[in-house]
Amino acid sequence: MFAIGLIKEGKKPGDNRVALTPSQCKWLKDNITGCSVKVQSSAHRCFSDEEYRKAGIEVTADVSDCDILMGIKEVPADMLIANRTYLFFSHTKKKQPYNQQLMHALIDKNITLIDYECLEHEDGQRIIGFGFFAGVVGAHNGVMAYGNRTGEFELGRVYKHKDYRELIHTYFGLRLPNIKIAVTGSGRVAHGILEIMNLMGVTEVEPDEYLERKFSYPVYVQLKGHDLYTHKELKTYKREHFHENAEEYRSRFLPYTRSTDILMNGIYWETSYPRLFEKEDINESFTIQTIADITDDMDGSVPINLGDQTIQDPVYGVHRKTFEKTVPYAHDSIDVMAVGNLPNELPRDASRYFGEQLLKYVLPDLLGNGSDIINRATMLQKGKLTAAFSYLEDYARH
Ligand SMILES: NC(=O)c1ccc[n+]([C@@H]2O[C@H](COP(=O)([O-])OP(=O)(O)OC[C@H]3O[C@@H](n4cnc5c(N)ncnc54)[C@H](O)[C@@H]3O)[C@@H](O)[C@H]2O)c1
Repeated sequence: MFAIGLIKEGKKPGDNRVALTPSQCKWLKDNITGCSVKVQSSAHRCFSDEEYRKAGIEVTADVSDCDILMGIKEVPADMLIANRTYLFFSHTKKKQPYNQQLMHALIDKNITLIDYECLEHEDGQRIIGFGFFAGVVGAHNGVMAYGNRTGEFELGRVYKHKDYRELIHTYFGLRLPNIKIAVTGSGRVAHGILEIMNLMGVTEVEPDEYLERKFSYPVYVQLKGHDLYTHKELKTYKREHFHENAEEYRSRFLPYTRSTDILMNGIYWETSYPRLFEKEDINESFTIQTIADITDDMDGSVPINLGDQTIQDPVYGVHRKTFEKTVPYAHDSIDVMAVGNLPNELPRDASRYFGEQLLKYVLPDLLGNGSDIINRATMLQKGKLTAAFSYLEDYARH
């Protein structure tokens, strides 16, 4: 007999996502023998207490009698219950200094910690990622910002809609001008961007056409690794080689800066990778007016990413000559949309996706005989670092 408890988020500002939706809780209860589910009452979750109650799930202030406790963000040390198994994003695997005390508390309280970020398939592919909805929200916000700048059309805010389904209804009748949109990347974020491009009726074209032609309708091009990078000497691109030796490559993006209106950036980037363009490339021929930097590394692949904005206020301007931050939509600026928690604008869909992955790949084994996926993501077993995480010993010691 196992009792699962969904905890109330304790970190401030609170995350409105949740690990399991009401119907997923019901599914667990009905389909896994001996499993019960309780939800700690919360006024800030994207699914209300009432929705859980309606699904037949107990909502209570106290979940301390549950064996397995699931949250989203870091659990404040004083809220941790000793001798339990916890699942949440601990943000400790890179020895993040701001969470060292949390690591100490987890150890002191004999906790078993399974970190969502470490749940991976055998080949290292992460099981739980919010990239798709980051792409969806980021693409919407990018087009919205372009509309605000030019006054040619108007799009509302994503978070004001109940969910994704309601959002896409607002695209019926939307007529975009003949803009050119460059989408970079090939992972989950890029897939979310492409979904919005297609729903907004933007036509996909090939890179050569995109660069050479004028169109009488809105178009986008998807630029993947080989379109974006080339070896400085060999003039080739090999994915594995690039990942290991990125400093030997240069960017091929420059021509696109001269025929793009909106850049939707969805690549994975590291400091050894070339940037898409450099600040010096921003001259009279640089046509990009709006950048939705969903990748969102400050001073990263987009050199004019000056840091994060918030969901409430997602866009700022960057002056084309001084590179200083300005108000959005100013005459001499390029607009940058940079927000680090984009999926929180669609928390119900992001949560449903999260729970689906947990139900498919994690929870049945966690409640049964365990699995390699779970073992690899277990950072602490009853307050002790597991072998795979022994590199955290100095960080964990106090
Ligand atoms: N702003 C936000 O709210 C938000 C939310 C989610 C993700 N992101 C960011 O967006 C970026 C893309 O995320 P994603 O979910 O699409 O990633 P993903 O793991 O789904 O895709 C990564 C893609 O990058 C490529 N890649 C290049 N170098 C790589 C390397 N060294 N290791 C692994 N893959 C490499 C892969 O081939 C793959 O196509 C990430 O930087 C992520 O942090 C931002």
